[in-house]
Amino acid sequence: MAETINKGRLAIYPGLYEFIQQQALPGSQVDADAFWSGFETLLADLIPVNQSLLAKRETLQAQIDEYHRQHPQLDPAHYKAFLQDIGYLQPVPQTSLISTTKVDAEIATMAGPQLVVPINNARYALNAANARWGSLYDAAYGTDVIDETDGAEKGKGYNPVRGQKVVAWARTWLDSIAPLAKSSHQQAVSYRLDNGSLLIDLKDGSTTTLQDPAGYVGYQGSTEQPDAILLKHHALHAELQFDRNHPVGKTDPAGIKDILLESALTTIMDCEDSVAAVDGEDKTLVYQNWLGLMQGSLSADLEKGGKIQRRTMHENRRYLSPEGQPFSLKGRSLMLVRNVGHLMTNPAILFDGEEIPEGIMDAVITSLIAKHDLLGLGKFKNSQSGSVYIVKPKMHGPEEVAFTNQLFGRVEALLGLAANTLKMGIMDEERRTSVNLRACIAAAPERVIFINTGFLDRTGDEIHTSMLAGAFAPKGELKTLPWIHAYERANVAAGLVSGLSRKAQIGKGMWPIPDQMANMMQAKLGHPQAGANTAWVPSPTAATLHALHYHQVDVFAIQQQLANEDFDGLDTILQVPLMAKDRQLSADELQRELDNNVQGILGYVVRWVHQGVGCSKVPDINNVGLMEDRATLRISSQHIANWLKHGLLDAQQAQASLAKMAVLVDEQNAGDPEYIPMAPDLDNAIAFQAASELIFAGAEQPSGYTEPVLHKKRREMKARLQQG
Ligand SMILES: CC(=O)SCCNC(=O)CCNC(=O)[C@H](O)C(C)(C)COP(=O)(O)OP(=O)(O)OC[C@H]1O[C@@H](n2cnc3c(N)ncnc32)[C@H](O)[C@@H]1OP(=O)(O)O
Ligand SMILES: O=CC(=O)O
Ligand SMILES: [Mg+2]
Repeated sequence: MAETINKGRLAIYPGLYEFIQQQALPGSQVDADAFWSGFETLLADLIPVNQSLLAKRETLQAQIDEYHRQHPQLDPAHYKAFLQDIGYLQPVPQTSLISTTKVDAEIATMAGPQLVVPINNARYALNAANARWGSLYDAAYGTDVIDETDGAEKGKGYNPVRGQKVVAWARTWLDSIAPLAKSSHQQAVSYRLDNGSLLIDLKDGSTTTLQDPAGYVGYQGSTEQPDAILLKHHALHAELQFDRNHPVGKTDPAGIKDILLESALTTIMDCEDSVAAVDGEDKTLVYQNWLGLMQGSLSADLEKGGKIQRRTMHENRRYLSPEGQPFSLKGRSLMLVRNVGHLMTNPAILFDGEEIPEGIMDAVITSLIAKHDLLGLGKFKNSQSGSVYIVKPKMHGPEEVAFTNQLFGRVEALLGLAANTLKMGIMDEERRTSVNLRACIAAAPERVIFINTGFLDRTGDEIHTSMLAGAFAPKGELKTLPWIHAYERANVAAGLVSGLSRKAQIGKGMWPIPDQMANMMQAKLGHPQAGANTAWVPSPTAATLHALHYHQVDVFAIQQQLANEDFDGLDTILQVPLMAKDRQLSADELQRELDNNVQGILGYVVRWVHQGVGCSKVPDINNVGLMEDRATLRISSQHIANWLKHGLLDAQQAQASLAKMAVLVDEQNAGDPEYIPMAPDLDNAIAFQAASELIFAGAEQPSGYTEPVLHKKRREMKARLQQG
């Protein structure tokens, strides 16, 4: 490590120190000396609390392990009583409602997609910030939402047959959100404005208007021949864009060239599951990008079609109201930042020579940076309400939420922010949080701006917590078993009974198959239908398509219907998804499951460890590209560890699979000039070692997390690369 900058008991990575001194502190109205000495005091007070919470996790896990050793047959009532006895299950608070204030509409009163993006990838992060608006035509044309039958193949150039299918599909959708008083948008030949009303001329020569005139809210250009018409439905906007000279517009009877949809209402700028940031250098990039986003100054140069383009954050969109008054709509997604959880430490800053908890560092530095937005120092305003939205992952139960609440209070005091400026998104992705969710919400009632479920980490923790209870069902089946449905439903019920509706988000998890948009359209409709006012998507295209679901479903009406549902689902959540006792998997099935998991692990880990890429699309055994991140890695590694533990697999088999799949993964990456292969010297390949450790020492990893091994091995790789 380069010579650190010493400040009291702190030793800071020089690049990070320089960034904070020269970019983050100036303008923030925080005195530099006060910042460093206050940071030191905060660490002195909170590091021991953080450590004791982690020790409690270990104690509880050891008690649960011992319980399973003593009780190979699970008696549900006895098991539940045991969890109560050890304090894993805590009492449910009576009538505790959140009282969070100053929450932006995108979170509180609107329903729409939430995009997640690795913050250290500026090109993607900018794309995500701009994904507030997305082209419906592009999203449909470029994905399997529109089938390729009857001459509608995607092909290389523009295929007018496919284009026609997209246009017809989009017109049908328009009929559903903005029906005409008579006939259909399919029959429209022109859209124009007259005396504050939208008129639509039809093919038969007649003129009609919208069934609900309130659906028309603005326009651009002239009233006779508008360039754009703005519609509003379920609080979401859609912009019809007209250009009769455009290749698409000139073939459209009404001259529509595209429909722009309000898509990613919110975006999570992720410092966690999708990011590889292991030291001062990496963390500095993370924080630099966050500052660039908060100041509106981030840019990235990229090459498209042989040309270099500069990507920056989009301006607001300007319109005239039906009465001709100018107004604008936000051009960018409302940004949240996901800090890391309580587990990891990072060498970017040392306290008395020891790495500080990375979650504390993230809270302090991302909040300092967000102060630039609060003070209006940037080109744009992120939060109109004066809040900073921090997503806190992987917390175990109410005490850990209370700790985050305490930490945020201390950060506010350090940075001179009003109490409760820092808001908290609670990720319901660890089992101890799910089974105590209402108590978790009650531990931070003035800060909570979301709870959400996610299949991924939650499944990893499910396996790890009950590692000794028996062999788990095959990975693909875990999401079909009762526990997960109860967990999902209980999350919504807990959110509603805690008063989140119209104050905060009740969210659903990630769609992890980025290229299967038709399947996503089927699956994710279930999210708003279940009462969720947001759900995660992996890309801007997915955001635009998922936005259609919030037009289809009136989430807030559903939340009202579900408001009095008394469902805790606890007994079902506690049903460990083990393989049925009489189930015999064939040797072939076992091998396939193993190979599939190993391929995913290696495909992800090799890019993480060798190249520092924290989120990748990795083909599974059927060649379907899956979004892989730390959480999916946690599932795969814990799953193999569980089957090894219970003798469904042996170490030799796992070794053989690793060796075979490493060669395959190298081949899959052959087209990437930056790729550093693992074969032939596998034992010397650091990524291969990491994957092996994640599997063979998987059962011993804290909560089954992947970060400790990933970070250690990435640092080793960086050192090797530096030595040349
Ligand atoms: C368990 C959890 O924590 S889930 C949350 C963590 N996961 C995530 O954040 C997933 C975010 N998504 C991603 O990182 C990516 O979509 C991946 C890795 C899954 C796939 O990436 P790629 O293979 O590069 O995707 P693909 O080639 O299909 O598309 C690339 C284009 O889409 C854009 N894109 C893809 N994902 C995103 C995103 N999340 N945000 C913004 N833009 C994106 C890229 O900017 C790029 O467009 P550009 O060339 O104009 O810059
Ligand atoms: O962070 C999300 C998850 O599913 O895990
Ligand atoms: Mg997660």
